[in-house]
Amino acid sequence: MPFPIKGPIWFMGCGNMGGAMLSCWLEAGLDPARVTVIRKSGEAVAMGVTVLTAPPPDGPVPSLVVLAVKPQMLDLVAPALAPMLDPTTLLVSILAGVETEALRRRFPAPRAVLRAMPNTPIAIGRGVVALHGDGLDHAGREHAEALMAPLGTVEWVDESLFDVVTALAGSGPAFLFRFVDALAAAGADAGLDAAQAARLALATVTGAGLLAEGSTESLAALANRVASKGGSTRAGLDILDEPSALKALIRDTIDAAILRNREMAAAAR
Ligand SMILES: NC(=O)C1=CN([C@@H]2O[C@H](COP(=O)(O)OP(=O)(O)OC[C@H]3O[C@@H](n4cnc5c(N)ncnc54)[C@H](O)[C@@H]3O)[C@@H](O)[C@H]2O)C=CC1
Ligand SMILES: O=C(O)[C@@H]1CCC=N1
Repeated sequence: MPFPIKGPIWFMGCGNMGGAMLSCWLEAGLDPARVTVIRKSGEAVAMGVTVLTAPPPDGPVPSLVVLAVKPQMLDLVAPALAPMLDPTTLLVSILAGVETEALRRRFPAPRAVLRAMPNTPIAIGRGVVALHGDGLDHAGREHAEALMAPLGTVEWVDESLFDVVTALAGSGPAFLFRFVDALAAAGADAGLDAAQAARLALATVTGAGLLAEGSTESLAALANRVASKGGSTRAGLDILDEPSALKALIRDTIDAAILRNREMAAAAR
């Protein structure tokens, strides 16, 4: 399928997340000659992609701009970038917390603004991308979905819930990596070789995730298939299922991330 947006594409910032989006799109057939990355370091990104340290002073207006700097950098980059855009530019922001209204105030020209919240597994096309569009008609929404499709699962989310989806899916991989580490550490503490415990913990989480993805059964039913009555899994689940245990811990974790997203939103207002 041809890349859904024609014309020049700019990335403002291209670190962990911008870089992952760009490589996904290049793999999906985006011509690198259409891409300009603007990044402070000026470091090369991928063969054929132009890298600059400031927006190009002349030339065609970009059709698509991906804002991929840290939210705290927004006011450093916006003044030089905003005058280069026009109503036809689609502005995509992956900045955690920063709301559409805050973007519109700094970038008045584009008709359409798309907030996107990806997560790091987009690097292998198995990420999650939450979307909220402003100024997009039906065709614009279809274009946005097609643009993000190579990255993984794409879902529209009301902007009022963006901080929540950012905590759940955007930050989620980090929380899961900690869980896998904890599983491995517990195995090592109980006597397994640490490297072996790490391998087995990761393989267990990967396999369980794939099993759940391919199953029509609920997660509770899948857990019950593991836990024989009176067996060892049930003894472990009894610990996790304590009201003050896993659910409370995860709720506190998600709440802390939501709060920080809200603080970043307030700072950008
Ligand atoms: N890392 C993640 O898992 C996710 C990150 N995000 C969002 O993505 C954005 C970027 O995060 P990361 O890629 O993790 O950060 P990063 O630090 O890896 O990348 C930031 C990029 O901004 C560039 N930059 C910094 N100052 C600049 C300036 N003055 N002018 C031009 N470029 C400049 C850096 O050179 C770098 O390429 C953040 O707003 C974050 O909220 C969203 C979802 C997930
Ligand atoms: O930690 C952050 O601020 C961003 C938001 C989601 C993942 N990383």
